[in-house]
Amino acid sequence: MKKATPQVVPAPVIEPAAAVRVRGLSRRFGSRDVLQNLDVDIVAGEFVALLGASGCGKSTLLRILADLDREFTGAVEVPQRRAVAFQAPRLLPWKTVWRNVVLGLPGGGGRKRALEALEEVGIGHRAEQWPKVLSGGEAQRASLARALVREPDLLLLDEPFAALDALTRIKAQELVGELWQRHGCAVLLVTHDVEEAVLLSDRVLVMKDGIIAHEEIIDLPRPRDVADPAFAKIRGNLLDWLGVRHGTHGNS
Ligand SMILES: Nc1ncnc2c1ncn2[C@@H]1O[C@H](COP(=O)(O)OP(=O)(O)OP(=O)(O)O)[C@@H](O)[C@H]1O
Repeated sequence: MKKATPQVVPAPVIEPAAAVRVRGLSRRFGSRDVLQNLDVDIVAGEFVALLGASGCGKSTLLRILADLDREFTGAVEVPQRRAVAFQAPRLLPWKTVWRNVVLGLPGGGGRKRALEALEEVGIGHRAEQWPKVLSGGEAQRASLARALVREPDLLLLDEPFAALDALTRIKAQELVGELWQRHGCAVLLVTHDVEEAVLLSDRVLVMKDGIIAHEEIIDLPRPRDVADPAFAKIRGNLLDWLGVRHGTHGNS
């Protein structure tokens, strides 16, 4: 029998695993449609930033993904393991830092696990202290540690750096970038800061009129350089989408 000629068979196109799949999502408050038939996908391990004018519905979307709001219509698929960190660290003042980190953890979290997470975010030495002695940056790190011990497949961050001073903010941004690379979870970062979005993410979404009006793939090598002309071009484009004219302070 004739021997079959070996053939190179093209591999089927493998769709990357989805971490978030949202279809036709709508949310109304009173007579106002904040989300209007919105679709969004996030791939496993992807870092996505969400920009948009104040009040456009970014936090509303994030809260729905976090299962903190169920008054919506549409289809929302998210991984079981997810964690949220907000602008305010939301630590319970009557529990020590490490107890805050493992609070509500399914299966009862241990001190060792909390310590590891606190070490990872650089505040292991604060484990036994009360939240009130932490600086703003430290409290935010504790909040990140609390999210990380949950080993999330999806990390939802709602303006986690907004209340920090400029230097602390840069360090916290670097930390989030490192944690993301180490843990490999998908991240959705709600932010007002276009530069932060371009520095950290694989893709930036711009929300407008209740939908994702624009998406920008950030195909720049990491670590990113704000002085890179390609960075500046993407930043300018996003500012245009946000209605902030390039090089001016006026609104278009
Ligand atoms: N629980 C609620 N009850 C009534 N209205 C709400 C509620 N939550 C949000 N809204 C309204 O929905 C709209 C979107 O709010 P949301 O907080 O999602 O916006 P945002 O884009 O995150 O804003 P910001 O950037 O200022 O944080 C706003 O007009 C807000 O007033």
